[in-house]
Amino acid sequence: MNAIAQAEPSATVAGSAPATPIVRTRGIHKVYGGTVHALKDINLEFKRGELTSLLGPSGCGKTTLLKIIAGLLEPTEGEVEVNGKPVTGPGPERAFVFQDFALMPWATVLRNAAFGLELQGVNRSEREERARHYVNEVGLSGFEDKYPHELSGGMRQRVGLARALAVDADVLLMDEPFSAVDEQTRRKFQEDLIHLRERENKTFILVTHSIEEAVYLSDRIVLLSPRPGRVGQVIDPEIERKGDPDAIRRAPEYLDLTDEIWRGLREYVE
Ligand SMILES: Nc1ncnc2c1ncn2[C@@H]1O[C@H](COP(=O)(O)OP(=O)(O)OP(=O)(O)O)[C@@H](O)[C@H]1O
Repeated sequence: MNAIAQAEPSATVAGSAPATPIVRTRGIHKVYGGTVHALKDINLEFKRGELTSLLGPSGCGKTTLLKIIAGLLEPTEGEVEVNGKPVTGPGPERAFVFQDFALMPWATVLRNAAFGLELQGVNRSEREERARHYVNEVGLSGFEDKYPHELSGGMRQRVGLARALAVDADVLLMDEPFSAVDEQTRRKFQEDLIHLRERENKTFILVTHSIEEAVYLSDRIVLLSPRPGRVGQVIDPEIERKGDPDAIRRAPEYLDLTDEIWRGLREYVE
């Protein structure tokens, strides 16, 4: 059974494992330019070590919420706390993986992966060692000296992820991390992300348009309503992910939940 909680977002969802919240949003509102009310009263808790997807119709404020959590954007009202401290801007405990990967075209994979550490002033040998470890971790071993133009979209995306992992942030914020790659790459990367998350014990918050992806990957799905984005539902998919990835996609609980979410979202697009 999947636990679906109706719009009591700060409440702990029934059936979820007890874990400490690492990120909290309290009463977040965002109004752009005094007129566009993008987010309304977002109260959420993100537990340490969990992967949460932000899902909802186009324009409901998913990216806005992610950027507010990242400290890249200020809320109009409300606040974000990370490890109990209010967020006033970007911080080392959060790493943002950009949709367009934000790689430097003139730098090698290794240097791109080490870039966050370079910004932090970590010395060259240490940052290269750490970057090498994460380039390997994301499956790019042997590509350290290549340049972004020599890589496929999926590989570039992995470099972006290696960069975020290398700074050893507690929270990885990913804006549609799989949107720019083909279906096969997307599936493979989703599988790899599940394994990576198990190994690294990081907290992932990702924005997605894909119901299937959210159900496949997430410990928790936050469904946002159309603008102004509010928390419509918090869903806790209880999917056993240890087995064959293709079997998971055929499992009745996976199919039932994707269908249930679609039925909920469908009214927004009709
Ligand atoms: N800088 C901005 N100035 C004015 N309005 C903005 C700005 N950024 C976003 N918006 C508006 O705020 C709303 C939420 O945008 P946001 O990009 O957060 O939504 P989203 O759910 O991520 O959308 P999508 O799924 O299409 O990527 C949209 O209506 C968008 O047009």
